[in-house]
Amino acid sequence: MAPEIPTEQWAQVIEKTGGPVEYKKIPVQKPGPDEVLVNIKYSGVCHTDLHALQGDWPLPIKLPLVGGHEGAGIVVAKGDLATGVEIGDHAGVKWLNGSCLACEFCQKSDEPLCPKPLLSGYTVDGTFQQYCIAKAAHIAHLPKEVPLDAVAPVLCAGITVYKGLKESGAKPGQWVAIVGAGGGLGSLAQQYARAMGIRVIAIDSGDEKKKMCLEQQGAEHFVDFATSKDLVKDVQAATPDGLGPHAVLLVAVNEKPFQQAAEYIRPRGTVVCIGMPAGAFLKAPVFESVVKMITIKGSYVGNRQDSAEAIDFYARGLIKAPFKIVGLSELQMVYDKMKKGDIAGRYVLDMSK
Ligand SMILES: NC(=O)c1ccc[n+]([C@@H]2O[C@H](COP(=O)([O-])OP(=O)(O)OC[C@H]3O[C@@H](n4cnc5c(N)ncnc54)[C@H](O)[C@@H]3O)[C@@H](O)[C@H]2O)c1
Ligand SMILES: [Zn+2]
Ligand SMILES: [Zn+2]
Repeated sequence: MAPEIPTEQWAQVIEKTGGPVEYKKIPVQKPGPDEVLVNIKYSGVCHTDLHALQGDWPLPIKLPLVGGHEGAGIVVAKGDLATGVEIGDHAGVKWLNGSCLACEFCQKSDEPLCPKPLLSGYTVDGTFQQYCIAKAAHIAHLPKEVPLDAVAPVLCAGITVYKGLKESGAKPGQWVAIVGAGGGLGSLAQQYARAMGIRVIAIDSGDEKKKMCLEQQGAEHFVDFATSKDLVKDVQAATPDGLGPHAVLLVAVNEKPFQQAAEYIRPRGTVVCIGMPAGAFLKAPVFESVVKMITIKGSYVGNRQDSAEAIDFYARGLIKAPFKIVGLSELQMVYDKMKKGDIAGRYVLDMSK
């Protein structure tokens, strides 16, 4: 029997950039021919959602906008051309809501680079509503035994850091510095690194995040960026030969660490930029970059195969990251804490409250 779909639902809506978000009832949309309608049960809150609310990226948002792109739920309707998915399936709605599937990048499985992407919670309405539309080709397929609350942060943060670690080229036994380790992406990055056999130096600030990184997430060293007197030296000293980590994953929301990474990276090492602080620039000394033969690159979410792999790591019980559940109605409170850098791990919204 097909599930009953209401005509109205609760959502958090951005009417103008800068916010605040408005918790209100809006109509439930119908999926197009190649789309599905997912009854979102839980959605993670990513720092990207805060960038959208603040309008601080050089990419305009849809207005009014329903944010959110870490939504986990159940497929309740689908269009006639939506293949490979059935009503009742558990599914995730990711940042990449859809892509053209025909351009050079889509054909080479680099679909995040598609010039005509649909971005959940940015250029199309996202997961901070009870019923969300996504292209059938791009939804994440979730095994039914995976809990929908805990897997929600994997749908952006997990996929992104897993892809970033692959892009870093770090091998089992080598070291990665995770910069912004106490946040949503950073906490998952430590778990993926550990599952991949890569050793972790966590960089962030405060006792709560330090304890979480060292005692729960698997970091072997923690460097506090706010209290360290010489961060470059401290990071290098954390590796046994003092030559620094083989890779750096930058998931911080400030510009400064993007300028520092080239100084402590090991020769031949790779710096992977993932965080996107507003208006920030990369800067690296040319002399050291040359004589250390370092690589600096960007990494942007993941393709459908990366997504499936990241979810599979989670489904096999290899990934545990801290999250706190609050109601959808409390989203503004989450943003206020996020702005202050006060969140260790992730907040996940329960769509029923
Ligand atoms: N490239 C991608 O595909 C992609 C995907 C998702 C998110 N992002 C971006 O990644 C960033 C992080 O997202 P999040 O949800 O994890 O944010 P978050 O707010 O949960 O975590 C950010 C962390 O950075 C830390 N930090 C701030 N300044 C620092 C410094 N100088 N050194 C070290 N750590 C510092 C904060 O204390 C915080 O713990 C955002 O800019 C987001 O938009 C990028
Ligand atoms: Zn995200
Ligand atoms: Zn494309």
